[in-house]
Amino acid sequence: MTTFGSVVKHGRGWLPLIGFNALIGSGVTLALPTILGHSVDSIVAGTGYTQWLMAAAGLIALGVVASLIDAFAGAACVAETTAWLRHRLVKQIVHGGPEGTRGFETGDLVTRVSANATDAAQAGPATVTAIAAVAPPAGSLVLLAVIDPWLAAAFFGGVLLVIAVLWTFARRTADVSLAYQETQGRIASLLSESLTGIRTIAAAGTTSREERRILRLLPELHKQGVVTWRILARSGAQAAVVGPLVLVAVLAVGGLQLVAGQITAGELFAASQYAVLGAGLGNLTGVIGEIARARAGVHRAADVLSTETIGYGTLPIPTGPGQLTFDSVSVVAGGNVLLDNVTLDLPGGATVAVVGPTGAGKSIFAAVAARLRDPSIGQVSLDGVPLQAVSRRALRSAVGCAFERPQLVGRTIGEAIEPRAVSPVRTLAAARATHAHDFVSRLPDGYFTSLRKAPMSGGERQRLGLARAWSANRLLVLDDATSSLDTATELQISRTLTEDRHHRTRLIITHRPATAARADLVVWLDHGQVRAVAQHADLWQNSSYREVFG
Ligand SMILES: Nc1ncnc2c1ncn2[C@@H]1O[C@H](COP(=O)(O)OP(=O)(O)OP(=O)(O)O)[C@@H](O)[C@H]1O
Repeated sequence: MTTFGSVVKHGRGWLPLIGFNALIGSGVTLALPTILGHSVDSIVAGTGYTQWLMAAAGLIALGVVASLIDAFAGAACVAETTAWLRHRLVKQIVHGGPEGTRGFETGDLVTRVSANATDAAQAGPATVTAIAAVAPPAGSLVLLAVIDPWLAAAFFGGVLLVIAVLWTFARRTADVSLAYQETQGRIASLLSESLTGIRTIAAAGTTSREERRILRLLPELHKQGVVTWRILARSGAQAAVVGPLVLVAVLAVGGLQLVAGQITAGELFAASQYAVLGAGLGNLTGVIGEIARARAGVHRAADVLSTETIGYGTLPIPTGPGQLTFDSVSVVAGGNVLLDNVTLDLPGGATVAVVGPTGAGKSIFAAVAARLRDPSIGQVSLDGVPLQAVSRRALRSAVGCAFERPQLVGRTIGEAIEPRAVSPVRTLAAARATHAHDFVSRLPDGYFTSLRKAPMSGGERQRLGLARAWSANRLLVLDDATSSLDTATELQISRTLTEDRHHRTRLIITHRPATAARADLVVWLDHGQVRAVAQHADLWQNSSYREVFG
């Protein structure tokens, strides 16, 4: 579990250095009044004071060096912790598969991984700095008690008031920091949503409305920013009033004790300096604000890190024809039954078309067959092995998926087809089989053309998506993956699929009757249930089946 404590703990390599230097700084701050007090007494007594002034100069130099090392170690700790947190977040998001972070908007996720991770990484240095900042006032209390117990009592009373101010500040600022980060995430989500649909927005001529929609949360962000500054200003003002009170109380008591002959003038001077340190606690608002932002960042990272990831087994898939078995499979999401008790045994090596009206559950069926998501109940097996028991490597080399709108990944066209670039021969074979080779070879750099710079139609993208899935040797799942192809190309690919020499099972989600007609078997889905499993020609006798194709 990711908590504030675990993020602090991660920076433990740097924290001792930060703490040590902060303590040196505190020690210098504590020692300086005493040294200066002695200088005053020496000057008043007319004795040698040079050594005291030299000691003061040495202490100041030590304080400067300590603060430089502290700044360097703090920055290094934040950078390292941010990188660690980002690695974990990205791993979780990617390993969660399509279902893992479904509840998060894309822009919000990006904000959590980018800006909020840096906020969270301040946890360690800010905590150590806060603890170290408490040391001088605590030391002041002890040293004042050594000079005179009444001075310590006056100091303690004043410091309690400063602590009350800081406590209220910490409580108020925590909520508003989280709200601020959440609003930032929502603005980023609206922007990423618009980028996804930018073509539709341009076509509909709603760009101004879209601009307003994205920025409509800005006033909220502004309000949260203003609240933050107000809390900071109010607490700062309170601390500014309460802080000098500590000094006044200590000076008043110290004056009385000096008159009573209980303390010396030098001791009164030192006491006044210690009182200033107590009043200085009020300056902690900055570091408390950092802790509040870090807490909010950790909270938002923990939300992501607590999502589910797909676990894999260790088994290989034994040699077999690609027999796919659904055993009482149900998928329930958001209180809806998306697949309802599906039991099927699809013969290995067959071409199986999955048909049904819109929303029938075809894509859910495909996702479960390819283990892009797990069933809520029941299990899916390939050649007798439950998919959940199979290792990731075995599963992904046995099962390939292609989608209606493939997201191509990689630097070049070649990498988009075969990410590991194991064999150019295999890349070429996949591209030829899916009719991608023709248009790829027309590109200026062929398979080495940058993916970002290659202009592609929907059908060309689909061909690359198909080519990427092609190398799977046991099961090929095509979810509407040829819907943008012209009829002639679709027919050619369909033939290749049917005549495929690999003896793998092909599961083709389709809305086209011609594709269903060419399949060995059709699974007819309706409302998440299997309505029939038969050949297209037989099902065609049923008018409800014909209606599926309009
Ligand atoms: N994660 C989810 N949570 C809740 N409902 C979901 C989820 N995923 C899909 N659904 C719903 O499940 C139903 C089946 O979706 P699915 O995408 O499988 O339909 P489909 O048969 O492929 O439709 P189409 O032919 O239009 O692509 C739909 O009503 C969809 O809204």
